[in-house]
Amino acid sequence: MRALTLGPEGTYSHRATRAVADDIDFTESVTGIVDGVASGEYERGVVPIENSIEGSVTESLDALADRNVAVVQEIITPIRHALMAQHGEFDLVASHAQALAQCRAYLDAEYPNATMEAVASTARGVERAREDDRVAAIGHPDTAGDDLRVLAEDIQDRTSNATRFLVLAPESERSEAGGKTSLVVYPNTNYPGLLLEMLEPFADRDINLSRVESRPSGERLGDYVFHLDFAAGMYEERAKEAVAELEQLGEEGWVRVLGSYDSKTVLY
Ligand SMILES: O=C(O)C(=O)C[C@]1(C(=O)O)C=C[C@@H](O)C=C1
Repeated sequence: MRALTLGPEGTYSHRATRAVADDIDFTESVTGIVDGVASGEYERGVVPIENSIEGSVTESLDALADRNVAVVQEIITPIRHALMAQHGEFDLVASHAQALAQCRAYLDAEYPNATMEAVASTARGVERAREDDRVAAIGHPDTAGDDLRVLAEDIQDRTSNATRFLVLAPESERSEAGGKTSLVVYPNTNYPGLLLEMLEPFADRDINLSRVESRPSGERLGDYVFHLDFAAGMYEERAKEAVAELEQLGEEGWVRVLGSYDSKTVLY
């Protein structure tokens, strides 16, 4: 199975991808991963979607809203960050923006004068630290190798730090099987009670919504695309009915079912 994920080698996305593929290529853009699958070049793509401390990976949500791919699995993995550098004297900390944010309290307390630099991935930050002895990186401790010292481990602001990744496949592999389903909804209208009407089809059928996220549509201010996840598979009659009701609401817009899938927790 040939898969594309966020690189270079050693990212948390890479670790999650190892659970579904052994032939793994890298790109430094999440949108590029979705494109790689939508174009048919890759059989699988793995993108980070949400973190328990810092919330949505908005670039992933936006890329899923306007490209045709299927979600075929969810991977949840604990995230335990280490601070790595050539030595303890550094001026700058380089990492993925999500990782920097997940360690904000630690960095403020321990390194209040250090500059933060957001780079494309945690592994890219590690490469920066390897090249420059004034730079420290935040990432998985295994990426330190022989050149960097692990100065501190478990520096995330909460012990229960976890990230959710989605495994993407070409649209033709969209499945109705699984305990969870993801949808993207663009109502293209706005009136009092619209959000309530969007959620009622699920409440009426006892379907638990596990996530509701709004993202700007980009069309006009105050206009949104909604990402909904619910705990039922599209093979279930109640899920089919709820989605059909939702489709009627948004006659001016659209509803895209990304697929039903199961969840896997990966420890490393
Ligand atoms: O930079 C990486 O290592 C990634 O795989 C990206 C990413 C993210 O986008 O959330 C994945 C997991 C962690 O939450 C930190 C960064």
